[in-house]
Amino acid sequence: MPKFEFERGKMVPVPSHSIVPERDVEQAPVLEALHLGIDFGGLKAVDDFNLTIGKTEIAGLIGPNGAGKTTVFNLLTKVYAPTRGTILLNGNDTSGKTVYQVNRMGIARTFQNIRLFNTMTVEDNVKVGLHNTKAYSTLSGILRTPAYWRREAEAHERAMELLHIFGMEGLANHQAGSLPYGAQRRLEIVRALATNPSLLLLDEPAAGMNPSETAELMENIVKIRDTFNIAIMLIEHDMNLVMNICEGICVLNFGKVIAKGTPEEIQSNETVIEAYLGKQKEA
Ligand SMILES: Nc1ncnc2c1ncn2[C@@H]1O[C@H](COP(=O)(O)OP(=O)(O)OP(=O)(O)O)[C@@H](O)[C@H]1O
Repeated sequence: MPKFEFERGKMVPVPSHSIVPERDVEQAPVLEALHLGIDFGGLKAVDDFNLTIGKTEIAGLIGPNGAGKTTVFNLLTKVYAPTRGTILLNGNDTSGKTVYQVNRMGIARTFQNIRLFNTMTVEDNVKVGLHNTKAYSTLSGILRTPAYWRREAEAHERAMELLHIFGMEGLANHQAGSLPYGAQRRLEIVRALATNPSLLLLDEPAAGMNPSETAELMENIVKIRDTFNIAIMLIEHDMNLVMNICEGICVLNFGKVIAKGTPEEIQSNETVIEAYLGKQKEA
């Protein structure tokens, strides 16, 4: 039986290069990037980027330094407005949306360089994410009404549940900036999850982690997908992590997709080996 997937809301046969996992193909994808591109002056930093991500897929975006990976994340999250192309999130066009609006539509991210509120507590960092999902009346906050305290109690409970994913609830009152590096990375993921995304983007989540932290992170990424039933797309230079947990991998080089496929397909793809893995072997 031919596989089917959605394109602009219509069922179409899955092209042979599709990497959406079997279990997701009959559900509308979480993300469709269609002919996406951005120019910086004369530089086509990303060009004709097409990608479909399944509802519960763990996808990898890899490529050599400067290939355009973070720029793709910046396009998906509306840090940059695309020069060309369309992004559909859960079938909804995100054209003209702001960073905040697209977050409320279901996309959350972490950054290559950790961006926590260092002087705030761990719990308050998570609450910043939670508050993104709720409309708070400034007046009820100022007047400290019963409704305000009820929402605060709910936020505390939810923050603790989320911190529990990484066993971090005991650190709730610590200052975020005082945490060890690995814990700060984990906290950034928790804060992103607090915004209740359907697609979580992780920009080099294993950067700076030691091998045992990376192994634990790999387990936790899969656990997050399974617990929240969401899609996760990650940029990562740690090939062991990518090849072990990503179901579909997209490879960029000089702003263009040079390959898409399963980890097995990517590892044996000559163009990828030449452009990326080959270079790594030489290094
Ligand atoms: N705001 C910008 N203005 C001008 N050029 C930019 C801007 N952002 C990115 N670029 C350029 O676009 C290209 C892609 O950069 P990007 O950071 O997306 O690559 P990357 O694949 O994430 O690299 P790395 O693995 O090193 O993080 C690079 O040539 C970069 O210099």
